[in-house]
Amino acid sequence: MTKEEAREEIARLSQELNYHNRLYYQEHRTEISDFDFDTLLKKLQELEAAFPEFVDENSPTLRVGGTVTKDFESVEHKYPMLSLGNTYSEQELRDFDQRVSKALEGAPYEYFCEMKFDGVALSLTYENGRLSRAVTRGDGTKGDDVTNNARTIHSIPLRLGKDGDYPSAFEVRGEVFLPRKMFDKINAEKEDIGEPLLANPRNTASGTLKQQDSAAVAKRRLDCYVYSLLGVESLIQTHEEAVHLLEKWGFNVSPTYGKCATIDDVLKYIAEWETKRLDLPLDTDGVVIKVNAITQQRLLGFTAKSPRWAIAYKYKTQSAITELLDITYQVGRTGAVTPVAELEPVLLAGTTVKRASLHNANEIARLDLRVGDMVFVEKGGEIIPKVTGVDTAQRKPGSQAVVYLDKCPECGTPLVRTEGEAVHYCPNTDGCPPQIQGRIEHFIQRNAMNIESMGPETIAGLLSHSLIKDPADIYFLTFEQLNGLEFSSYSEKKGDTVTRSLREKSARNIIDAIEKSKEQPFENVLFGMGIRYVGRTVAEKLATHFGGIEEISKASYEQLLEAPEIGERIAQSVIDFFGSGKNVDFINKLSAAGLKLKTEGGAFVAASDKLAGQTFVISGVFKGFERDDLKSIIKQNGGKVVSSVSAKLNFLVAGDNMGPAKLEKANELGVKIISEDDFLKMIN
Ligand SMILES: NC(=O)c1ccc[n+]([C@@H]2O[C@H](COP(=O)([O-])OP(=O)(O)OC[C@H]3O[C@@H](n4cnc5c(N)ncnc54)[C@H](O)[C@@H]3O)[C@@H](O)[C@H]2O)c1
Ligand SMILES: [Zn+2]
Repeated sequence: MTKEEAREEIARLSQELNYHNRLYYQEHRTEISDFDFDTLLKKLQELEAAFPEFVDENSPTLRVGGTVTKDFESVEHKYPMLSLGNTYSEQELRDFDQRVSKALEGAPYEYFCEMKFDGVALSLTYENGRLSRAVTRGDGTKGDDVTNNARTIHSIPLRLGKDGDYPSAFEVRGEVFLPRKMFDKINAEKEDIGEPLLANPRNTASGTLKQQDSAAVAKRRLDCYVYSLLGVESLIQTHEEAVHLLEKWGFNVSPTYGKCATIDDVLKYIAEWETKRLDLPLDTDGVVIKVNAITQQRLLGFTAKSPRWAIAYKYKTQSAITELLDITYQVGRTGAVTPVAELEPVLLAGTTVKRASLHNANEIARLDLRVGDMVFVEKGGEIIPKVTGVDTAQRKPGSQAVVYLDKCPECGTPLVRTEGEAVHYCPNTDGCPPQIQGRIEHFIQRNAMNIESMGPETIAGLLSHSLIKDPADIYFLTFEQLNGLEFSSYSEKKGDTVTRSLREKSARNIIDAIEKSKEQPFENVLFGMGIRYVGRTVAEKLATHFGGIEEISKASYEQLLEAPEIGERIAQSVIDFFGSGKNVDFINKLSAAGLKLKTEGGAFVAASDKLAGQTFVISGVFKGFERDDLKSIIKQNGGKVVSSVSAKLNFLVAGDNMGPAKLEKANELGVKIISEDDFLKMIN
C-alpha cells in the first residue's frame, strides 16, 4: 500500500466508524454487527500503527465512542469512564496475558472475570450514603446527568443502610440494562398493535435512559448490575474485595463472577459461560477480564481509550453463509407485508435455518440483496435469524436488484405505503384471506376470548367452507358444522399438506370453549376486536375509563384524548374503527351473541364534585399511586387533568423526580404546586 493509499484508507475507515458510532450512541441503533464494527476498528488500528504520521487526534481508535447531548446537563467525570480493549481470539488473550506478565516484571498476579453485560454504562455518585448523581459515560470525560431517570431503577439504592461502613463519598459504576423478559413483553405488545418492533434490549436500554420523562423511564423497568467501586482506596486491595463491599452495601451484583489464577483458568471460565450465559436474565456479549490487585492495576495504567489491566473477550455471534433462493412475502393481520428470505438450509447454532426475516423494502435495498447471492445469516439473542450481509465477491454475473412486490401475494390488491413508513400494506382488509384469518386468531387468543382449542388449521377450514367470515361468526357455529369438518394441515411425516377432518371430541371441545368465552370481561372483547394500536393495556384503559362499547363508540376525539395513556394516534384509530359501518355490524353481532360489552362496574361517573372546575397537571413519581390512578381520582371528583403548565392552570401535583422544566414554569407563572399529601387532603 502506498502512503497516499494508506492516508485515504485511514480517512475512509475513520469516517465510516464515526458514522456507526453516531448511530449507536446518539440514535441507539445499528446497521452493522458489533463484530463487523470491531473488525473495521482493528483494521484502522493496524493501518495507524503502520503509518503513525496519519493518526488524527480525533481518531475513533483514540476516543471513547459516545458524546454528551444537549438534552441533559453535562457533568465532568471525576475519574474518566473509558472503553475496553476487546478481542475475539484466544491467541490475543494470551498476548494480553504476556503483556501483563511482562509489565509486572515476574510478580505473581491473578485475574477476576465478570460477564460483559450488554447495556449502557452508568456512573453513580454517593454522598453520605445517598445517591447524589447518575451520569452516563458520554465522551469518557463528560457525561449526561440522568439522575432522575436512574432513580426509577429499583435495584439502584437511593440510600444505603444508616450505619454502613462506607466512606462519605464514593463512586460506583455499573451497566443499566433491560431484562430480556421485559424486552419480549414490550415487543409482544407492539406486535399486537402492529407497531414496528424494537431491535434489541441494548438499544432500547440506551434510548430509554436518555428519555426526558422519567415516568416513562420508570415504566420500562430497567435494571442495573454494578461492577466497579472508586474512591475507596484505603478500604480495598483487590477488585474482588470491591465487589464484595458492593454486595455488602446492598448493591445489585451479578453472581456470575469468578477469580482465575492463570490465563488457562480464564479460558475455562470463558468456555463455561459461553452457553450458561444464555440462561441469564439479560444479554451478555462476552467476558471482562481484570487484573485483580489494585496496586498492579495502577502499575499497568491506561491508554488514551482503555485500561491496560483489563480486556474484553467477546463471543462471536453464530453466523453462517448460504444461498438466497428466493424472497417471499407474508401478509399479517393488519395487512402489513413482511419479506422473508428463503434460504438454502444451513446449520446455525444447532438448528437448521431455512428462512430469515428481511423486515421491509428499505432493509432489502440497504443490503442490496439479489436472488442467488451468498448471504450471511446470524442468530443473536433473537429467535428469528437475520440476514446481515452479502458476500459480493461470490455474486453471480447478471444478477438483478430485487424489485419489491407491488401487489398483495394473497389477494392481488395493489399494495400501499404511507409516506414516511417503511412497511407496505395490503389495503383489502375485508377480502384478503390472511388478514381475515389473522383477525380471527387474534380474537381467540388467550388475552382476548381464549378459545385456543380452535387451531389455525380449523380456522382455515371454516373459512374455506364459508362457515365464517369474521370473528363474530364463531358464535353462530353449531356442533354439526364442526363435527367432521375437513381441513388441510401440514404433515412433517409426509412433508406435504394432507386433508384431515375434525373429530367429534375436538368439535365438542371447541363448542364448549366458545360458549365459555362469553364470560370473558369487556376489556378482553375490546382487545380482541383488533382495533389498530389498541393493545391489551390500552384496551384496559379504555374499558375502565369509558365503561362500555356504547360510550367508546360515541366518544369524540377530544374525549378519547382525556382517557389515560390515549394519544392522538390511538384516538384517531378508535374514531376510524367505529366510523365504519362494517364494524358497527360486527359489534351488533357480538352483542347478539351475548358477549360482555360493558365493564362489571358499568360506566364511569364522578364520585364527587370536590374538584369541579379545577385543572391539574401531574408530574413525577408518586408514593401511593400509579399516575393513571391519580388521573382517574381527579376525574372521579370532577377535576380535569391537562398535560401542560399554563397561567390558567390551578394545581401542579408534584411527585418525586418531576421534570425541572415543569417546576420552573409553574414557579414562573405562579401556579400552585402541591404534594401528594396536599392533594389527598383536597378530596378527603
Ligand atoms: N454495531 C455498531 O454499529 C457499533 C457501533 C459502535 C460501537 N459498537 C460496539 O460497542 C463497542 C464499543 O463500545 P465501548 O467503547 O462502550 O466498549 P465496550 O462496550 O466494548 O466495553 C466497555 C464497556 O463495557 C461495559 N461493561 C459491561 N460489563 C462490564 C464489566 N463487568 N466490567 C466493566 N465494564 C463492563 C461498560 O459499559 C463499559 O463502558 C464496540 O466494540 C462495538 O462492539 C457497535
Ligand atoms: Zn391482500
